[in-house]
Amino acid sequence: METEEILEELLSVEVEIQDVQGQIKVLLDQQEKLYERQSELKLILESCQASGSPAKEGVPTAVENWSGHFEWDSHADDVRFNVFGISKYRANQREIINAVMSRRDVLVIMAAGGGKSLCYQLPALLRDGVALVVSPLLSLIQDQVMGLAALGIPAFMLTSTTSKEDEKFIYKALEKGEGELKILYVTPEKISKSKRFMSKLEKCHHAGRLSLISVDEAHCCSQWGHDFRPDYKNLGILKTQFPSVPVLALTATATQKVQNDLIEMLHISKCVKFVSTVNRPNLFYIVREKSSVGKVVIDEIAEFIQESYPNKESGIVYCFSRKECQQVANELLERGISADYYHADMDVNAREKVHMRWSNNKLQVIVGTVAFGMGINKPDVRFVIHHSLSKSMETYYQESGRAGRDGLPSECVLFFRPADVPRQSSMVFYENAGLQNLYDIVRFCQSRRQCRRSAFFRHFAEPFQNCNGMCDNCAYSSEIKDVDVSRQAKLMVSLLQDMQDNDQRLTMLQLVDKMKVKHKELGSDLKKEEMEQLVVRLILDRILKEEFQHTAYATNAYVTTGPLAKQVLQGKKTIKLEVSTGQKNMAGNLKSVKRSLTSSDLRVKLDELRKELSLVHGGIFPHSVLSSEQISMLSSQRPNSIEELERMIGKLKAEKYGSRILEEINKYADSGQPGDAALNENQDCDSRFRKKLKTKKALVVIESSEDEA
Ligand SMILES: Nc1ncnc2c1ncn2[C@@H]1O[C@H](COP(=O)(O)OP(=O)(O)OP(=O)(O)O)[C@@H](O)[C@H]1O
Ligand SMILES: [Mg+2]
Repeated sequence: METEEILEELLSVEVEIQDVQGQIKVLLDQQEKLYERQSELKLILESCQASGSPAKEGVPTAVENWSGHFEWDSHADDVRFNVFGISKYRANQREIINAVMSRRDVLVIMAAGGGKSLCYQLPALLRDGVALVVSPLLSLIQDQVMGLAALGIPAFMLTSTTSKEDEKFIYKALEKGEGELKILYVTPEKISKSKRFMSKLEKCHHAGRLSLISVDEAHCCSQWGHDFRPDYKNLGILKTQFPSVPVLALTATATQKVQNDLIEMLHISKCVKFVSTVNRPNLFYIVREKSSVGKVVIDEIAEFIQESYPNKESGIVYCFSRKECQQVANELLERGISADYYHADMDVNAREKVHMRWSNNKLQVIVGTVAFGMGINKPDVRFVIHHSLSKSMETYYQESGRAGRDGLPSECVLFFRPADVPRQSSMVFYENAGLQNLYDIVRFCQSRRQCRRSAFFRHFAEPFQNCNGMCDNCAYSSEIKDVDVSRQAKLMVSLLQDMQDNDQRLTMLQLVDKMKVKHKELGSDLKKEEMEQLVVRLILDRILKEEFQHTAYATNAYVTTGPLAKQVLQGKKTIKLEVSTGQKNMAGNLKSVKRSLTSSDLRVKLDELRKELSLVHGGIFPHSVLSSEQISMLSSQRPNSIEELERMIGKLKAEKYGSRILEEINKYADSGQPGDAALNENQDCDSRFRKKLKTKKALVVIESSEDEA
């Protein structure tokens, strides 16, 4: 066989392998769906056998109707509103609470900020006895206990930081039922390592006082999950020791594999499963072109924050490296934004301090690496900016998902430039499917037409839902044209081929530099950025591929010819680039949306008031005093009596903070300031935001005419 022939066959085999891999993926997806259906059917069968009725297909709701009426309905409504200050349930909350109250084990998969905590905190108050909550992080536990204390709910934690006095109180409450203890938070280590604790818990159970067990962030059980914690593996003991106590496992993301794992590890094979959508309708997704000049990127980030969030609303900026984190934080600071950094190299105390300042609204922006992850409980994060791209769609979903946990409109902005791809790829190439995952998010970033949301639905294998104009590609009609770059692609491939023939390798940037020289000779008009885009496009299309080499200090990513290179060389493949004609000015467009959303003076006053009250009430979080949603409601409806206030924020908060809130509202009314008219028209901030975006074209016109004026 001639070398040429071998190469020819090798190419077609490689192409065939790619096709087979595609088919395997489809089959795996199909298998996943079948597994899901299998466990559903098993559950239906079990319930039917338990109730003695024949197994009828397609009638699970007849067996378990969790939205019906239950004896605790009115008590639950009373506690929800008057203690938690929550005016209505969000999707699935009521059903989950009903299942727990019916003493069933429950698995809850609900997006970040969906309101999972209420699903165990409310039943904990409705039931007699103590609810045990296992949570993986001290900071998460502290936040929760503090928030509950602010609501007057007797919640405690038993961790390494618990004082001897509190420990004594907790053990007494468990053993003898003395003292007020409704919710007890522990880390998983307590269950697996403290015999003393387990023996007290057993006593509590024997006396019939263990009301429920909740395992928060339950994906930590599974090695397939992203935050595996070895001690979570031992939590199955809870069901074994306390079989009659309902176990509630909660997590924000879990693939079918992780779900199956959790059910097995926690011994909750008969659990009722509630899976909510991954969609976060209040999040607006934007991908922005990232300048190759570092300072320009920071200028743009700073401008975005200052113009869109003049009232110092909280945000996060994610960076690729620790060094970059410090640099970006310092540069934002220089531009007048209160920002600080957070990464794994800092000692625990320093990190905790930054986190606390941010949680208390004393710091506007945290600039973090991925280390700033699980444990962020702040509900009113208005923006998450990615200074560099994440390593996968899953990571991006989680990181961006830290915005808007309170359900109010928030923005997720990702700054993308092709040159960031090799930085990430040289970190992830050795991970299982690392490159594939990275290229998925690169595809997401490169697309200028496809709905950003649809990429999430596809990734999480969920049916498509309407985006409602809540992403840049759906909201802004910018002119995009497909430019045929087959000629340039061919040139690029042959250039690389020549280099390889001479045993030389090029990084992406070197390749682009060399292309620039060639292009000049040919008179091609592709800009440097477009050339970088083309390299990435060709990598995604398998015409080029990345290769990696370790040096003593780093891993270098090189670009070489890929399995389909020949097709380009032979002119059998057309390559097109999506290029915007006429720069679409995102910041400008966003400004016009934001202008209608800027806070009224009363909102600002109430925001200041909640900060003040949070300090007076023992340094609790401002959002524990009043949520952003409650501030919106109060500033639009302006109650003027305690009774009216009670009807809006519940008895507990009205009693605790009512007089000060009314004082502030009256002061404001006396000053003759107008109300928040936009809000009066439509209190649903979220839908207002969407409406504005739907009328984007009109907005853009108004914006430009104002700018001209
Ligand atoms: N029905 C509701 N109406 C309004 N706000 C709610 C409701 N339920 C929960 N919230 C608020 O939403 C925010 C997020 O809730 P929670 O912390 O329970 O989310 P979560 O699902 O546990 O998210 P994560 O996965 O990020 O931990 C909190 O501020 C909470 O008070
Ligand atoms: Mg939670």
